Amino acid sequence: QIGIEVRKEADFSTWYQQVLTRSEMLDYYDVSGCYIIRPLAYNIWQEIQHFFDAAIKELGVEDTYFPMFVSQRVLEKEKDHIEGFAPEVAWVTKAGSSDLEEPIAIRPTSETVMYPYFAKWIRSHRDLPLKVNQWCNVVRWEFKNPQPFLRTREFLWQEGHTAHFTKEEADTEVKQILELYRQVYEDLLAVPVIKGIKSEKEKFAGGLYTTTIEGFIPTTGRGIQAATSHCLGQNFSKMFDIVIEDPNASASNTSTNSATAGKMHVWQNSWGLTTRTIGVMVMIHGDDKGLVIPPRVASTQVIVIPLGMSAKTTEVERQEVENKVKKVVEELKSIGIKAKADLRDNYTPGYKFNHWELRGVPLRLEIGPKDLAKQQTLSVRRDNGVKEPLPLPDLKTRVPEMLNLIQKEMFERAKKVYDDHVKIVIKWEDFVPTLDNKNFVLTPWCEEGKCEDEIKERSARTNTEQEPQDEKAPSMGAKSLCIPFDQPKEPALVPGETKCVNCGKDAKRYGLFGRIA
Ligand SMILES: O=C1CCCN[C@@H]1CCCn1cnc2cc(F)c(Cl)cc2c1=O
Ligand SMILES: [Mg+2]
Repeated sequence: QIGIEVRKEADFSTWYQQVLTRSEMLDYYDVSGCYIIRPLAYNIWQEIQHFFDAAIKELGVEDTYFPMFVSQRVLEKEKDHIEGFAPEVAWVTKAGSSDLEEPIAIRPTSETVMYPYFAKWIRSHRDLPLKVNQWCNVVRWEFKNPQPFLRTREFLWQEGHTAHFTKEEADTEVKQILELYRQVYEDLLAVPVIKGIKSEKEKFAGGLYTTTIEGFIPTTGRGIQAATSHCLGQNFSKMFDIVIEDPNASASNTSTNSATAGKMHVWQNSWGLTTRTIGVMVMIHGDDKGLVIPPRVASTQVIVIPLGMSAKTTEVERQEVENKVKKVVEELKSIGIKAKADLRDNYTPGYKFNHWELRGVPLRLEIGPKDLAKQQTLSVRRDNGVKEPLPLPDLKTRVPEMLNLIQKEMFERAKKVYDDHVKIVIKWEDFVPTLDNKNFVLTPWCEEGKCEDEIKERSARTNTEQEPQDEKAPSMGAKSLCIPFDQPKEPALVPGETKCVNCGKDAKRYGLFGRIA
């Protein structure tokens, strides 16, 4: 195993591939677009599951499991639902050498799998709210070039599907889940995100509205959709006839159609978070030495390494150091810290430093004969390289403090970078140059679809002053990422006065625009 051979800023895609494979997070697989998630990365997914599962259980969500196969008849029940997605559906057409009667799709998402059964199970408002979640894999045979964790043909996710008696209850849950997604990114992965609502064009077409958290990759200045929480309205309950007796309907219900007299369609949500989380964390925190894993999701939080031995070191001294290393590890484990010792006698300390830095271990403790004499250990932070001697008797307090500080400062640094790259733009002439400088644009916007298309088209050209126009590969246009819930106070957007940056119509709100990964 060797270190990373390219600089992150110089060759991002090679850097990303080498960091993932050489840290042993992932390996490539012989089916294009599929990857092997190895223990170091899978542990991060498990930490996310652990956190998110406890939180949704608090909200009364129950885990369930539906089959991964969807019959063609069921999947294509609603032509408009899948028409845009059809090319990416994977089908099973044979078993052994015999053709299947009817092709069976592998789930790309589970609305059409679940909702016929919601219709069967939900009869009365007493059956509401129904709140189920499943942790599973889904398959989408995308043709855009795959990227480990970020765009893969199979990925792991959780998909939540809920049914409610009122829209208000559904709206509340959409926000609760989005807040949990923010916590997964910001509190567990130390990755800052912006919460907002998707434009009409960018939302999940099958739903009523889509709320989202948007990430920012500083190295490329690109945006990345981090997770989504949709209110489906009554679209799917009308599609799948998920109705209840409306307890508020009076006998004098004027509805002529007895079949639906006093019946009402339930209000639904669906929400998803995927293994893309892991890729975003690597991209934000990784450096030229490899991974940097936030302590809250690190399978090894502290690595303790003996050093300072030489030919002159007596066997007694060597044993003393080794025993102290083991004792420190036991002491840290006794307070719940995931500590390990690297006592391999066939590697030098320097080799070991590189080995664990590549794997992103947040904190290293070095212990040698001199440290023993001074009853101390030298701590080295992976995120900023700061070295600080710690008195051995104080480890039980100082190490947890350091891990919390690392977690906090990793987030704060990333948040500052993100905030520094969101630029308020009022005049169109500043729009493309701001994008070309690897920023997001936050700008007064009319929120109309036609305008959104124009902005994408107009911002697809790089501004020639900066770089010679390369006709072959003009940079892609800006997409509307979201309309942030937190709207800028300054410069105030005055309804009826402030104009849309692109089309000059009255701006409604500030929109966040960016090129996407
Ligand atoms: O994003 C989420 C969160 C978790 C549950 N689902 C929603 C909506 C998913 C949209 N979507 C996304 N991709 C799809 C791909 C497909 F091939 C087909 Cl048939 C449908 C879809 C599709 O509906
Ligand atoms: Mg897609």
